[in-house]
Amino acid sequence: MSYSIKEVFFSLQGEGFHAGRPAIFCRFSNCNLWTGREEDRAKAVCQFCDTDFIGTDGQNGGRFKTPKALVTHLLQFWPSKDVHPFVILTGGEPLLQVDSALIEALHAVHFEIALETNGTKVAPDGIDWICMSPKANTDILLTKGDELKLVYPQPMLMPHQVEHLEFAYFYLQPMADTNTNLNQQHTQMALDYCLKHPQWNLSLQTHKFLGID
Ligand SMILES: C[S@@+](CC[C@H](N)C(=O)[O-])C[C@H]1O[C@@H](n2cnc3c(N)ncnc32)[C@H](O)[C@@H]1O
Ligand SMILES: Nc1nc2[nH]cc(C(=O)O)c2c(=O)[nH]1
Ligand code: SF4
Ligand SMILES: [Mg+2]
Repeated sequence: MSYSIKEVFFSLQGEGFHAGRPAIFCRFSNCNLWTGREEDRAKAVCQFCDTDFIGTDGQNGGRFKTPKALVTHLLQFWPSKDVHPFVILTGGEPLLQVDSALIEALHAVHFEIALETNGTKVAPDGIDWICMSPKANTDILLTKGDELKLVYPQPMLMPHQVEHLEFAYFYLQPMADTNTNLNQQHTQMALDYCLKHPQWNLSLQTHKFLGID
């Protein structure tokens, strides 16, 4: 198995439970819910994606032939010898490529591993933190984990439809749009929902207003 990686960067987790925590981001190429091409967006299952995940041409991206080659590449972005490294596997959809061999190779050099996934694939064992972000009109196969982060509003996937799943924390993340008026409306709607339904917490995409990756 080789791995196609769009980009790798060191930043702060911007969203959800670990917001503010330094992490290496490993963005896998490709997704099963959108081709990533603008001309296909309107017919995609997931139409609101804010991410470029096509190809391997991003910062520090590339093709890695073995788990070890990818792990060695990732490790160079961690700035400390004293604090164990933290990686966020994202994409695109990382579970199209993440396998047990990669999880073992990451753990062998003491990585703590977090995952951002759309929940349409099952995850290999051993991932330390699973954040599942369900999408309307998909079959959710990954029904257990640490954090469920629902982009809101999705009229065809309301919070009550996923709030019974086995996750420790539930977040609503306002849907970001290129239209800033809509952004404000979505944030207000998510905030109102959390105040009425306190199982839900608000997740803001803090990296966007901090102006970091
Ligand atoms: C780009 S996705 C990659 C991981 C995986 N494919 C997924 O959807 O969870 C990373 C996170 O960004 C969220 N996201 C994508 N587009 C968004 C948008 N327009 N507004 C808010 N969150 C968004 C996703 O729901 C997910 O939680
Ligand atoms: N800072 C920062 N935090 C993030 N959390 C999830 C992200 C993602 O695209 O998966 C992301 C991202 O792209 N940047
Ligand atoms: S599932 Fe994730 S990566 Fe795929 S299009 Fe949707 S938000 Fe983007
Ligand atoms: Mg992002």
